[in-house]
Amino acid sequence: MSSISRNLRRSLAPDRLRRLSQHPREYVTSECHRPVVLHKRGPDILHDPWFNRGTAFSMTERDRLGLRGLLPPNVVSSQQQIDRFMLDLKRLQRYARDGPSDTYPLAKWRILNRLHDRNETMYYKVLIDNIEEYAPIVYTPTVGLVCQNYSGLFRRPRGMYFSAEDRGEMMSMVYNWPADQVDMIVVTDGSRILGLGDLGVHGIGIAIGKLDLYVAAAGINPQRVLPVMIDVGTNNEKLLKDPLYLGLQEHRLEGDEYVSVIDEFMEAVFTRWPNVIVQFEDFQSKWAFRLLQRYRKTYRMFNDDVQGTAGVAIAGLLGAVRAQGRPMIDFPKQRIVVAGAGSAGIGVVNAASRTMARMLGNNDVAFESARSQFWIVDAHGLITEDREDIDPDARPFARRKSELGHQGLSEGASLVEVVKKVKPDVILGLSAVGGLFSKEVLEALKDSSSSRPAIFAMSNPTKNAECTPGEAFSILGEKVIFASGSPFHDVDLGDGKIGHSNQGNNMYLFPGIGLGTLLSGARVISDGMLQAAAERLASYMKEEEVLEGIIYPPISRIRDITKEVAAAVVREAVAEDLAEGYRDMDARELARLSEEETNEYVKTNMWSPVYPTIIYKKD
Ligand SMILES: NC(=O)c1ccc[n+]([C@@H]2O[C@H](COP(=O)([O-])OP(=O)(O)OC[C@H]3O[C@@H](n4cnc5c(N)ncnc54)[C@H](O)[C@@H]3O)[C@@H](O)[C@H]2O)c1
Ligand SMILES: O=C(O)C[C@H](O)C(=O)O
Ligand SMILES: [Mg+2]
Repeated sequence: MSSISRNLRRSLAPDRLRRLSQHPREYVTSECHRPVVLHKRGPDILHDPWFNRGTAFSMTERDRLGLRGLLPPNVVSSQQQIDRFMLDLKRLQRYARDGPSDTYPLAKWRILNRLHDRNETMYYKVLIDNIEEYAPIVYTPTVGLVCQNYSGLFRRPRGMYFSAEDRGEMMSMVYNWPADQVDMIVVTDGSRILGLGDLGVHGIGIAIGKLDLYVAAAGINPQRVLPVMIDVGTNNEKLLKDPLYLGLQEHRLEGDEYVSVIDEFMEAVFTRWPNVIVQFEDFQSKWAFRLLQRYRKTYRMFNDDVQGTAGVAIAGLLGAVRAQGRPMIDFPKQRIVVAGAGSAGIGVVNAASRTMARMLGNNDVAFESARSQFWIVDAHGLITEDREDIDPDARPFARRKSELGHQGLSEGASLVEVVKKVKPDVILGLSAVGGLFSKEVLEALKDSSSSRPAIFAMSNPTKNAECTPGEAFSILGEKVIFASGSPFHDVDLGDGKIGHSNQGNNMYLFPGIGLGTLLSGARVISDGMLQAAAERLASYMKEEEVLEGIIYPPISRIRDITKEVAAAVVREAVAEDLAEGYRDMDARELARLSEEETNEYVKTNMWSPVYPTIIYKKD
């Protein structure tokens, strides 16, 4: 009972308290620490990455599980095991940061992937304990390189593949997956992987990388995650001709045919696992929005590129306001130029303008005022009402004719022209065009009306960043606030000064959104839950950090941030009456938890990489 806090004890009904004191593990222990009953022994266990412990199996375990003689005799501790592995990995010491240096990051990924294939507990321990070093390998930017080279790297399958050939079969094939419980699915159709375009079936790597962060940051049990690729073909001509390509070599399905495949997939997974959460990842924009609208009211799902990115951007934008020494409530005064009008760019403008409008009173005037703070530039220049065939998702943010004259701007104005005329506080890139924030654009930003202009070069992977921190600080000086989607090193500005390079990546939100949804038992993911997640991230940074230009936390704190974000999502789900509870924590009990207790509830339900006790039972 010792690990159940006093507050929690006070808040629980007597019958539940009694149960808890008799069976404290029911609440305080995530089930990863419970003994696992297996119906297999010997080599079958050594070949099962979920349960394999390798040379760390003790002698008594070796006897109980029929392993004696199948391993070298020296029993090592899990730490010695990791030390041995790290020695091998460190031979390839070189960061995957600051540019695409192909060989070493890929070699590191290979070594880590092999560990993932044979011992998951150890893999996640290595990842969690060294997240700063290996997130850039299993996630952005190296994961992009992995997807680009997937046919050569492919060894063992991971996750599930649903293809256009499987139409009519999905409801049964979903039962081929070995786990009876799945908490989190990340699904992609491979049509827009990072800023690398259509990578077809090889895009599965991004779903795997995102789920690695779900395990490492959110403590989702790795036996309950499922990466999914929906292969509806590819429009990548190179892959269509490549004899080594692993996917369907036909053009992508379009229109109703495409939607019916995704519908069938959603029905199948929610039939087998009614409580699963599905994260849509790296779908090309035209489908990202449509599928989100189609499913978000009926299924537990969200789109990370649209909604996760928006939340992370809002948190960063609020940080940039604070870094100017102004209160967050001044956010609606910021003038923001956004380069990129895809799922990510429009997602950000939509959510950021709603945040501004809420601060201004949430009425029509507030919305109009918020809208007028954004200038969106896409591949054809500034988007205005004069644009022919304007994308319906961008239409609400097209600059009005009436505004253009006095700003000296017109339809299709170039980014540099817009920056010169608008003198924005912020330029934010989600264009997938590396170097778009050219010297000219950065020079133009010198005339910003802000005391501390902010640059968000959010496109991934590294080579697609709109500019580097080195470029930003050298042109704009130490006052500029810089964030990028992929990691860069801080910049040494001389005289002991540092130009902070923040990583503005949706990884700071999606794990917490997923975990909070899971633990609240909310049936859908509301705008309020997403907003609560963003606000928690924004408030996570301390005043002195923000004033130094640090607007996002270092990735080494991602597990703590994720816990906080998840707790905020749980509380919001409760407040909106969406929470239905999780396992033996029902909605009523959830509603009674204080803030501190909610944090504790989240923390205790996070999986951590500890070898379970294995008990063998015959079938
Ligand atoms: N940091 C993050 O957390 C994060 C999250 C999501 C997406 N992203 C990145 O954002 C990028 C875009 O993603 P998306 O889904 O919106 O892609 P998309 O292809 O749908 O959109 C790209 C947009 O950029 C515009 N564009 C192209 N060339 C341009 C130019 N020269 N000037 C201005 N705009 C130009 C296009 O017209 C389009 O509107 C990708 O690189 C992706 O990796 C980053
Ligand atoms: O995957 C990332 O690193 C962020 C984002 O989801 C993207 O598509 O670029
Ligand atoms: Mg993405």
